[in-house]
Amino acid sequence: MGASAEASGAAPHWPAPFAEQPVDATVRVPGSKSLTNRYLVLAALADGPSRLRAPLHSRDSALMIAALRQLGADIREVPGDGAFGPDLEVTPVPANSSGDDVAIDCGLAGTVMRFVPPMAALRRVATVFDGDPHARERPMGTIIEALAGLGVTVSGEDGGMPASLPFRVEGTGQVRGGHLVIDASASSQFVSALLLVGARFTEGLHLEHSGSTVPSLDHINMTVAVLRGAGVVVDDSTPNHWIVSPGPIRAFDQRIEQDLSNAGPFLAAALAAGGTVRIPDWPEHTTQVGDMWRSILKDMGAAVTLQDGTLTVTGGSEIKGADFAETSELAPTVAALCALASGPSRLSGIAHLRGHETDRLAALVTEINRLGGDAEETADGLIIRPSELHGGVVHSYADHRMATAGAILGLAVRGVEVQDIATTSKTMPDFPQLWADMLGQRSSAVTDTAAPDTARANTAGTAGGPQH
Ligand SMILES: O=C(O)C1=C[C@@H](OP(=O)(O)O)[C@@H](O)[C@H](O)C1
Ligand SMILES: C=C(OP(=O)(O)O)C(=O)O
Repeated sequence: MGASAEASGAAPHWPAPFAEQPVDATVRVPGSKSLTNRYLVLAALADGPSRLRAPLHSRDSALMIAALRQLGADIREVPGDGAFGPDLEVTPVPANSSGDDVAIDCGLAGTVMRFVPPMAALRRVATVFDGDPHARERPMGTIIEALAGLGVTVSGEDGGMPASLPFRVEGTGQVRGGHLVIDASASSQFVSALLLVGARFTEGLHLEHSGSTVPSLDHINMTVAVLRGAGVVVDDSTPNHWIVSPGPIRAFDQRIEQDLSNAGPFLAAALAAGGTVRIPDWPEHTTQVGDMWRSILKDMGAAVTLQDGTLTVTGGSEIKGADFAETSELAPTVAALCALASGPSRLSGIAHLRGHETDRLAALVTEINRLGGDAEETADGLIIRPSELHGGVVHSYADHRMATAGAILGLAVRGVEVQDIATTSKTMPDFPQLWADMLGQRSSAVTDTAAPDTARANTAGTAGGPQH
């Protein structure tokens, strides 16, 4: 395994476990990245100390914590009851604060590179932002133009107006706010970033989107919900307009839901390997896009129930192809399942995935086809047709969701290796262990009957289905 990787000094490829038997597991996943980083931002802007219970501890949350500390927030780990690490206590950034110029590393975290620059404008010092090599490719122009529109000077390395990282924000201490028109068609995070800080602008913020569709609307709704939870008045009654009234952001004590998007690969295992996966503590009401798993996996042939707070997914006799619109950050996981399906699938409304951790549409087509699949890019998504898959190396492009997509494929196809599995640490550092634990949990009852093993034989030869 991974001989050439070892020779070059890179970490060896991760041999994706093949499911010799159906899975039968109860899985818990760490806290939501999107909720953790929103609550961290709000806590840093709030009117007193706040506490996050059972937050995510991963690269993206560590980058956010480091960024907020650079802005002057005091963030401490305190013992909590979460299974994945301590709670966090946050003392906010002092209002109108000054100090030395600071540099912030955004890594590859969209939430850090989009949410933190508008906060830096509220300090009376300069803040320089940069990130991983690919972070410089991610769309940032809208945030930079928005800051300029709000009267904040942003300059690139050559002193001119930049279109991407790296750049320098000259904090003005106060931002007047008011009506601001942006084009958020490349990322919902542009809207979320400005809404999160809008209550701290002197006149609040009337944000208007003008352009083609805003993607990932669920994530904007999440932002509006967390703001309202902290006492901020937000009017989102007119499509493409968000009005945030000026006022304090109330300090809070908040438990973070588990990451339902990251629950996806584990739930998908019930289809890829056959068998059953249960996730306890599935929220009854949530703003997380990952709640869509309930309908997505049903459409793909699984039996899905939510009872007494536990989501249970049982794979059917085949994985069905289907059409899915606007799957947002769930798309790589959905695409992996589509590559194992017995019929064709179309994913649409995800053109903006080209600006994610990598160009996800290109990456998914390349990696699925590398294993013998039949995937094709469209203007706004993917078409994936049935095809018999074989083993090979799935490249992860520093993208946690490409790495977990490789793991899903590996359950059903012998000889899959994932290059740079460690990149899952962006949002789920324990992924390899959690995956091994899930596969180690098979009960003898399920192993003995092994029904999906034989049932899947129908699809294996013709459709790239699980090759047991
Ligand atoms: O605000 C957020 O927490 C996120 C918004 C979405 O971004 P895009 O709108 O760029 O897809 C999503 O894909 C990302 O994983 C997290
Ligand atoms: C797009 C994603 O991340 P980011 O927050 O870096 O945009 C993602 O996690 O799928």
